[in-house]
Amino acid sequence: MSEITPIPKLDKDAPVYVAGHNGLVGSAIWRQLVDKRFSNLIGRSSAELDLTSRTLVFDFFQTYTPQVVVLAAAKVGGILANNTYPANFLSENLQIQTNVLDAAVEFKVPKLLFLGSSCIYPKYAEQPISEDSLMTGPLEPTNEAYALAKIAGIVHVQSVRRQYGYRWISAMPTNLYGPGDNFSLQNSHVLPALIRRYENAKRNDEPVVTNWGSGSPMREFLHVDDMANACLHLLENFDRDEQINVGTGVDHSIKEIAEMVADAVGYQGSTEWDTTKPDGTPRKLLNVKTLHDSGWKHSIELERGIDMTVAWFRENSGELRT
Ligand SMILES: NC(=O)C1=CN([C@@H]2O[C@H](COP(=O)(O)OP(=O)(O)OC[C@H]3O[C@@H](n4cnc5c(N)ncnc54)[C@H](OP(=O)(O)O)[C@@H]3O)[C@@H](O)[C@H]2O)C=CC1
Ligand SMILES: C[C@H]1O[C@H](OP(=O)(O)OP(=O)(O)OC[C@H]2O[C@@H](n3cnc4c(=O)[nH]c(N)nc43)[C@H](O)[C@@H]2O)[C@@H](O)[C@@H](O)C1=O
Repeated sequence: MSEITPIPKLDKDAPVYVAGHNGLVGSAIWRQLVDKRFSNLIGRSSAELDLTSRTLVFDFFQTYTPQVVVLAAAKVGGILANNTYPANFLSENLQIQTNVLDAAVEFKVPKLLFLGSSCIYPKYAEQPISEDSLMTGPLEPTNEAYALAKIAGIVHVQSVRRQYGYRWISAMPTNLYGPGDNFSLQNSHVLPALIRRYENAKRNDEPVVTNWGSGSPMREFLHVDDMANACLHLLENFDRDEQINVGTGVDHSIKEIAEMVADAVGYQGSTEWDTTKPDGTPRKLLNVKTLHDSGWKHSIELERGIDMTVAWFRENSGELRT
């Protein structure tokens, strides 16, 4: 494993392709690149460029020859979506990442960031989970298919580094939330689902809200603006074969999260738990020592991040992704 070494700053006039620039993470990265005055940003919606099409992806890379690629396009969803559509999560993610990484090799992209997820680690990994826990035990069944696609992505990036010497890297975010998230009640992650559910219950004077599972699982949350900031930091400050964890190092039970959201929206009713819905992994707190050692730490604490996201939801609830 190579050491963390200073690496060249990103060229602000070079073509930078953000795959998935309309999504939660991609849009946050795009906003920060615009703020930092990157002048040559390239983004395509899935309708404009379906990344599962190898031919379209190779044509796109040949035409635009990006010098930096951030791969934030993926099939993404919460616990129920992952558990219900595992074949889609495996197949679409393998296709998207294989096409983009292969095209990036073919057209000699020197710098690329691949995004995975904390669910790549074993279900019962020692907590907090360090990077070297990868592939040391069985995965959580509700997201095994998605996790295996992401693990293949990590190994793909490592293989390109070994075979071609490009300074590609992989980052593994914890659970993310923030503006532009998917607030679908069925397919989203827990935080956007809770914001929508408690806000609807408050608006409609409903006396009881019912959430999924037992409420006892522990989860760690990072605001997507912090995530985007970490991605840009890592592109300029991290250059190792091994994937790097991106999180806060702090977690809470889902029950605590539900109380925080209820408080943030001002809901006064009671909460029940539907234990026919899956809990998923009991805990997946990331060890963020490597990240902190690289010189980056989050700045948006969870209570403030939830308040910001509730405000965003209220302003944008007419135009939500579902
Ligand atoms: N959200 C989270 O809590 C976490 C996310 N991650 C990772 O971060 C990355 C980004 O996730 P996030 O932003 O939340 O996901 P989103 O669902 O918000 O965004 C994903 C984006 O991918 C694009 N996309 C999906 N399929 C295709 C396709 N076939 N062709 C082209 N584009 C496609 C979509 O484009 P369009 O909108 O144009 O359809 C969408 O904007 C993923 O790799 C995910 O695994 C990791 C850990 C946690
Ligand atoms: C980012 C991550 O996201 C997924 O894994 P997860 O962490 O289990 O994510 P989740 O946000 O969906 O659930 C967290 C917890 O919250 C509980 N919960 C309560 N009420 C609701 C609810 O209304 N919706 C949801 N989704 N969960 C709820 C739920 O039962 C669970 O105990 C995978 O896609 C995985 O692949 C991945 O990478």
